[in-house]
Amino acid sequence: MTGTVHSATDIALAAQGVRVALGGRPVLHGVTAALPRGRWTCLVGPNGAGKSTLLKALAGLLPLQGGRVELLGRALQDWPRRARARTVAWLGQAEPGGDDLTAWDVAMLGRLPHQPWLATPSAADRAAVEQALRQTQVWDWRARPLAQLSGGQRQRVLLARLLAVQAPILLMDEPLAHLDPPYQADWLALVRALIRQGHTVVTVLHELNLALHADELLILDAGRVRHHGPAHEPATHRALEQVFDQRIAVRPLDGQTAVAGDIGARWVVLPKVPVEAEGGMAAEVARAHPGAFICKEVCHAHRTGSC
Ligand SMILES: Nc1ncnc2c1ncn2[C@@H]1O[C@H](COP(=O)(O)OP(=O)(O)OP(=O)(O)O)[C@@H](O)[C@H]1O
Repeated sequence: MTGTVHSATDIALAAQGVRVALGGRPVLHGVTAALPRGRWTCLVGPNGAGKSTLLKALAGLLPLQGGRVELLGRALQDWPRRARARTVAWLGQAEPGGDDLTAWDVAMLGRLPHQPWLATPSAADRAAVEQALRQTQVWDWRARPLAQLSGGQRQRVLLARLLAVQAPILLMDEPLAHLDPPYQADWLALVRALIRQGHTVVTVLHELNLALHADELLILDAGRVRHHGPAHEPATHRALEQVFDQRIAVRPLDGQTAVAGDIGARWVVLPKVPVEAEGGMAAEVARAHPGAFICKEVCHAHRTGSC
């Protein structure tokens, strides 16, 4: 594993030898990682690598079998619950429930850590909720129950709940679920804006072409950290290829970095390179983008040496 050097005060969240078991089976085998403040770190790796489990452990949502998690230099369990809830906002994967609540009410749940017990929402709470619903473009449906929203609309309401917390640290597990490409682009712009404002963002993303927009990648495999480094560094790209058994490739394309492989081609330009696309899309892509590298397994042009 390689690492980026930070001083302790730069660290938003730190895992030190974190071990977690689920259903009696060890899942995280002593994970150590320091996630810097004011940066976007993306957890990536193959299915079952332990990404969601680590994100939950960082959020204090799972009991640890060993090791510890520190939030801003202080052990997680030493934080008063409400102070912690104001500091770290959480968006889980495919969160169930809340179907009868309106979008407004769901977003208002994000304000609970700020509200005295049984208090009615303050003007500041209402302003934070309105801002969050507008940021995620669900303001017009604020009176609609969650059950009457599509998967993508619902996901944007949950994102609004996360933003309404106004926490300095935001953790998101698969935040792009159900979002169509324009809203994925909006989400990316939102994250970059949050980073510019000094927030820390930690995500789990399967879409590697979006993950490459992060500041840092924490690459997991089989419950262990395989690499931690800047998303733009070639060493990080090689580590990424390695954990996916070389079935993907990370290469420059049109002045950006793109992942090609049977997980899908560059998301902005290329929808998907069809298998056995003889004389078809793969070959056209290779001609149009000489810098493009299309996965060996899906690119006929590559196999025939014309890619
Ligand atoms: N409730 C559970 N009981 C037992 N094992 C579990 C449970 N939840 C997850 N696991 C196992 O823990 C491992 C890590 O799961 P986790 O969801 O953290 O992986 P992930 O990297 O997020 O995967 P994915 O990319 O598929 O979402 C997997 O092998 C999974 O089968």
